[in-house]
Amino acid sequence: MSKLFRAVIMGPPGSGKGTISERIAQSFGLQHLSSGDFLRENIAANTEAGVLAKTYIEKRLLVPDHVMTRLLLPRLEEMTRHSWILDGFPRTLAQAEALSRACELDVVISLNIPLETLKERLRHRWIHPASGRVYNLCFNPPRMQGVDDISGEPLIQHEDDRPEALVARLRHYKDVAKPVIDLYKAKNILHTFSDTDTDRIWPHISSLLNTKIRTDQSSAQRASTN
Ligand SMILES: Nc1ccn([C@H]2C[C@H](O)[C@@H](COP(=O)(O)OP(=O)(O)OP(=O)(O)O)O2)c(=O)n1
Ligand SMILES: Nc1nc2c(ncn2[C@@H]2O[C@H](COP(=O)(O)OP(=O)(O)O)[C@@H](O)[C@H]2O)c(=O)[nH]1
Repeated sequence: MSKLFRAVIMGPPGSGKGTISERIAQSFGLQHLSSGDFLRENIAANTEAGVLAKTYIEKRLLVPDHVMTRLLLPRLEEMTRHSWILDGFPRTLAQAEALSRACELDVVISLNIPLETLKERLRHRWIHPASGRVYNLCFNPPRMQGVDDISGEPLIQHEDDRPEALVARLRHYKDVAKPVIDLYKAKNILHTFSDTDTDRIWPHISSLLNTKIRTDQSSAQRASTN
């Protein structure tokens, strides 16, 4: 069996983590694990962690590390047969350290997108809250304005996506992410991509993953034939 591949994608709100993770899932067969989706599922199912997480999200606070790790790590431990890309976790150094204890990452992708671009994207971001599906009126519009393509239900915009809220969110992201980025840099697994367009970043990410996944698979094959 080929070696399993573990990747993390990081970046500020609106940097394209969800969009790029979906492309990676489709092109490379990795499972896209979104911490936002896990949270929404747990909130909908009224699990203990979900009920707790909801109290923070409603106040627009980040969910504490122990709640996030309690929620995420068991799910990752179940994924013993799948390669995955994790989006939205870890956000803090404590989460990154907990993840390091649970598994070894192959690649961390960090997206570095100019503030003006983030503002513009989030102004046009519409989501389907039940599924977490994300649209953008310019980049990937829904077939019918204001309506989810699959369920036909209405789309909403996040209060947090207003340009005025973004500057504070971004400052917070930078403070919290810096030690996480430094940790992955020190481990030599960090790959940073800077551009204004997902379509220009994508070929670089695709060729990085092509190299990494192929190299890993051929060394796993060599190991199994030796
Ligand atoms: N490690 C994490 C991941 C998420 N959340 C919270 C922040 C959001 O309020 C909510 C939903 O997460 P999403 O990643 O879906 O949120 P967004 O789509 O808004 O993410 P981003 O801010 O990166 O665009 O969960 C958290 O506290 N800690
Ligand atoms: N205009 C434009 N919008 C993009 C691009 N890439 C992603 N988006 C949109 O920007 C918004 C933020 O992307 P998303 O993947 O949700 O980012 P995340 O918050 O990091 O997960 C969404 O509405 C996307 O559809 C791009 O290259 N150009």
